[in-house]
Amino acid sequence: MDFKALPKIELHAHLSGSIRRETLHEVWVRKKESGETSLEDPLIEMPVGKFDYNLETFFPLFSKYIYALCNDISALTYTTNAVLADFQSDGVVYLELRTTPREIPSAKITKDIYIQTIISCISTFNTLHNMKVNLILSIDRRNDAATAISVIDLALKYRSQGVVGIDLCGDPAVGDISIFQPAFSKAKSEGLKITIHFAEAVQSSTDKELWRLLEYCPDRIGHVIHVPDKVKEEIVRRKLGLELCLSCNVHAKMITGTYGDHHFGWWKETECPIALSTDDVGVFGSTLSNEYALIAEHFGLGRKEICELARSAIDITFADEEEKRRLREIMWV
Ligand SMILES: CNc1ncnc2c1ncn2[C@@H]1O[C@H](COP(=O)(O)O)[C@@H](O)[C@H]1O
Repeated sequence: MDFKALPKIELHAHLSGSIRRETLHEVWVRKKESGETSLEDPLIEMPVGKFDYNLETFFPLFSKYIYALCNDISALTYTTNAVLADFQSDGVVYLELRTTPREIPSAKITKDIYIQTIISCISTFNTLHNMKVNLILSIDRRNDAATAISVIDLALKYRSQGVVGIDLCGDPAVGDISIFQPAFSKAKSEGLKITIHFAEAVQSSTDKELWRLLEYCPDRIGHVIHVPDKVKEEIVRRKLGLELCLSCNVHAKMITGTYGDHHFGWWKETECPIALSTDDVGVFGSTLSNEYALIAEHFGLGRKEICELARSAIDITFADEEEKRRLREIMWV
């Protein structure tokens, strides 16, 4: 089966984590030539073929390196356009990209300007290409309650320009998610869609945290790894949409074992729709077409089941009905 040609939906992709290291290298070369950076070459910092980032080494990669390189309008625009082009050339037909609003004082970039820059790339892309893109804004677990509310306000401000929902992400080892109740309550009452990183690591999988997150009424949940039985029952009862990321979980050793041991095998027997997703293709190196190939190989899925899996993401997109209709027409049966 040609997994690249298979029309696919990507619902869990972090913008900064989706930038290929070759793209980062191109940004670095330009900055190096103009004396704007003293950072190490991305191809040395993140050697080609190195994907074994774990949760301890993964998060600092952003705060200490990628953000320091993607720190002006030109780098943001260049890398965002490259990420969009990469997903399109992999056969993605609908993408929900997510990003954490970030201010960059050294370049006089406010969170507003950051979002406007990304939205401008997306809207130009949407007019020119078949792949349609919407944006999700992320709250980072390290944020305080006021920052979380400001993410909701930004999402509302830019809703008419393609912001469709809110995400909760960031290092699962840090933060107290109970402080985000007012933010999620506001998002919900304003009709924004909600997706949440859920039971991603043992530390973030206490009963207390998971039941609290379910109280925020997410429309989808991501990763869904260390889930106690009672919580699983509730997820299945709600038929929540699941964003499952195979290679990321294997490379980062977030699961025990390897591809065939992934919890995809358990969830696929439930009525929860699944959106197979890449998470951070720039870091973990596995494109969405490769994720489908891995699933087919390790779970013995044939063409019909793979097409059904790809289509099962349609109903859990945060897209409008017109876009869902388009997807039902173009996605393989
Ligand atoms: C293991 N998977 C993951 N779990 C939790 N959070 C993740 C993540 N992968 C990425 N991020 C979150 O996304 C940010 C980078 O993209 P943006 O700057 O927002 O575009 C990271 O800093 C982290 O907070």
